Amino acid sequence: MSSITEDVSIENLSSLQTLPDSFTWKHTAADSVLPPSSAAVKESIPIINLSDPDVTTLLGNACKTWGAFQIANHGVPQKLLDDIESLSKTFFDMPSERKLEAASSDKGASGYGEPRISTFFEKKMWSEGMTIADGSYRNQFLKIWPRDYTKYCRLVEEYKGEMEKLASRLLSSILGSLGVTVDDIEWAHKAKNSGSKMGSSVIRLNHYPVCPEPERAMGLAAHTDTCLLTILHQSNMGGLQVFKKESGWVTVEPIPGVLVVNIGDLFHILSNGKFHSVVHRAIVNQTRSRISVAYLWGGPAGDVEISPISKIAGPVGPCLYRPVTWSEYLRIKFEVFDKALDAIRVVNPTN
Ligand SMILES: O=C(O)CCC(=O)C(=O)O
Ligand SMILES: [Fe+2]
Repeated sequence: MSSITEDVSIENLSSLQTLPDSFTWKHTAADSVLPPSSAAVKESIPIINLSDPDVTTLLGNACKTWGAFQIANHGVPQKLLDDIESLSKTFFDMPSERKLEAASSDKGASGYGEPRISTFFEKKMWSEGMTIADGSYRNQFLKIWPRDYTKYCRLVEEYKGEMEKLASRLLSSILGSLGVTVDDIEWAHKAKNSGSKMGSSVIRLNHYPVCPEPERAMGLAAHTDTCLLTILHQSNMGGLQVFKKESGWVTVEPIPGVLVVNIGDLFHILSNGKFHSVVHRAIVNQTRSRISVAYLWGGPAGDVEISPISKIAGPVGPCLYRPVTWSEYLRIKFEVFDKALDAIRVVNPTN
């Protein structure tokens, strides 16, 4: 293994002509990009028109079957989606030194860097990202964009506002499919009544540069999102794949103006496992770079305990997950990663 390969860092990926060893993944058959040949029809996650009179049922079915879906007629202005995408492009097109001025001090905090999940994988991922998790992104924007700072901060805040509105609307409808409401979740009910935010939200700008050997690389490795739900805007370049037990990896083809929604671990817990947080990943390609903007929503702050909604779990069966605070769950997730839900599962539920 040459030492050159080990020096490669993510801010320089675009300039590489060959795939360094540290970025070369050993894909196994189970990990195949292609669905099994027996799959006669090309599957895809449901596309749901939010104005459909049956929207609640459609959302419920999609959450049960896939843990992911696409939404049309969502009400987020196209200009806002275009603007956040071009902010992302402007950022990732900057020279490495400038991007590094916005480097995050800590994994998970605001700033530029590798995906947070990278610590769980031996090989490096072919992507770079900018996390907007708390107010400190403003200082980073000020450093890199002294002239456009106000414009870009305003854009981020507007994006957050629109996404939060949409996420709340989705939450209500999806809960409706289970016969419950936001008021059945104590902490969400309190937040709603006091007019305060439901909890944390994080925006992650992802960039997947053109890759010399995409079939041996990985843009973002398989994971579930650690939140209630994620709303993802992907540029017109595909790369997102969701995992379905019966089918394997299924590509989510981008449709202009349509957003992708993923069910996260927190929704999995609240629904007592009726909805599954979807395993997904991003692959890369040889011809065009790709941008995605993920809005990860939910997770109450403080000492609030999260547990399955009693109306869902109670009457029909035992609670499958023990109560856990958001900070405890995050700690568990970043210790045991894909075993986090198992770690809080009640092994022998006694009703
Ligand atoms: O880029 C994508 O399509 C997926 C991004 C993602 O899964 C994430 O940011 O958590
Ligand atoms: Fe994700």
